[in-house]
Amino acid sequence: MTVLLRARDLSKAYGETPVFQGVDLELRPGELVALLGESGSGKSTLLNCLAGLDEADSGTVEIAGQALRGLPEAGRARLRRAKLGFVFQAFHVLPHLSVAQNVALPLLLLQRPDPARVQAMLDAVGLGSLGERMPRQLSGGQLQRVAIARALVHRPALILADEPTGNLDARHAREVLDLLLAQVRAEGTACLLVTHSELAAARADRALRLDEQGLRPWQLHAH
Ligand SMILES: Nc1ncnc2c1ncn2[C@@H]1O[C@H](COP(=O)(O)OP(=O)(O)OP(=O)(O)O)[C@@H](O)[C@H]1O
Repeated sequence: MTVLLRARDLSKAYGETPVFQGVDLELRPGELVALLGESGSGKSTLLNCLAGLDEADSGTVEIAGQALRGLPEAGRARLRRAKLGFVFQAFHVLPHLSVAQNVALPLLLLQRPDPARVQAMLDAVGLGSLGERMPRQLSGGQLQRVAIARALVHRPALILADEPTGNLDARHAREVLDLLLAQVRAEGTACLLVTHSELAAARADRALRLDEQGLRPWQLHAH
């Protein structure tokens, strides 16, 4: 079966201080996996290593079958553009572009403009009539939906989401998670979701916890 993200024995230290070691991970199409861990345990560092934005000290990462190691930066950037979608806590929606232009961006960078796909994504996230608005005219929950539409518009193999509901109230957090999950299922994308919330993690297919020993399956408490 296809593996969209494969990490083997990844280790990373800052100077003498290990952040994580022995991290093994496989994500398959349509799978949402939650990544939990104490603050400072290295979740963001791991995400950056998986995306090839940071370099692990040892181990290997493959995205959709392509190994990152040995790939020059231009090749990594191309791989990220084609295969990855990012969603961050702080949205990173560009303020001087309209909602629709923000969502269209990944397609433009791939030289595959597709206004119908942009509109379909806006519809899918419930912003079908707001494409012409500027980001400052949207709420936090709406901005995060723009970020999700943008992360998915080019049908990436893999989504890396770093606390995408961290800035949202409970209702909007639930809506954003519903949306992410629906899109992951519909498109067969794999998604790694960093979260501090056990409630959010409980929505995932499985949860993993990061500590200095590596990644371990995490048993969620029933709520
Ligand atoms: N550039 C850097 N140089 C040195 N240490 C760093 C650097 N970046 C991160 N660290 C340290 O590495 C550890 C992991 O940081 P990271 O941001 O990955 O944790 P995190 O699990 O994402 O935390 P949080 O949940 O608070 O966002 C922390 O102890 C942090 O201080």
